[in-house]
Amino acid sequence: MTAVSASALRRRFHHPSGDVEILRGLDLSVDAGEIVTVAGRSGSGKSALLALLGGFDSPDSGRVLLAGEPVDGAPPWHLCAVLPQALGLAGELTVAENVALPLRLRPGTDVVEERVTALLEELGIADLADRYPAEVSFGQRQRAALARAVSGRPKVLLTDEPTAHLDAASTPAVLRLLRRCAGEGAAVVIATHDDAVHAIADRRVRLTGGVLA
Ligand SMILES: Nc1ncnc2c1ncn2[C@@H]1O[C@H](COP(=O)(O)OP(=O)(O)OP(=O)(O)O)[C@@H](O)[C@H]1O
Repeated sequence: MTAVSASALRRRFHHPSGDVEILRGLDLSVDAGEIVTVAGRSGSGKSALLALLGGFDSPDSGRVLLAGEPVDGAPPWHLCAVLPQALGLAGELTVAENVALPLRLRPGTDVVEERVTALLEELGIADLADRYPAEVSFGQRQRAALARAVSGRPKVLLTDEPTAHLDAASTPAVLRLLRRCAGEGAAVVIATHDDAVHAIADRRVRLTGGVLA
């Protein structure tokens, strides 16, 4: 079943030196349970693509469907979770509270503590549960943000450089978790420069010249 369907996406950014069209009729289809990694030079538009898929930005033309629902410029939080490069953890919440947030926002979830604890343990940051984001390292924050992204079991998971700040010892747990999310049925799109991440993909694509190859 197709979970992510992007067709003919075009996105142009205005700069004082002249407009630049970053995406030029890009198509992407990702099945439920599939991991697709997106490679491409720095500045090729990987983050811009994820922003369009997640509804944080709107294309100039083309359209995005997530689980068959059109994404019209507003993030469809009931379907999709995002791990952006900036991480976006809430600074006034502890690590555990951040990870619990998607579950608390979904009425009827009754195993919040267990799910949060299990994710933090899996990612090796259980001892940081009660700290605030500003009190942990960037790599630890990145794992906390990943735990928050997956805690609500999204149908679509969009992650931007999920291993960028991790050491070699921390990376395997992140890769296992991403793989398990796909095993549980999520469509996972990962923008990355990391060969270890490309190695877990079902399919690798490259963003070049505004389209995927
Ligand atoms: N909101 C914006 N306004 C203007 N230009 C933008 C905006 N967002 C992105 N760009 C430009 O679009 C291009 C693509 O940026 P993007 O962040 O998507 O690249 P990337 O492939 O993710 O790069 P990296 O691998 O370095 O993270 C860049 O030239 C960037 O300057």
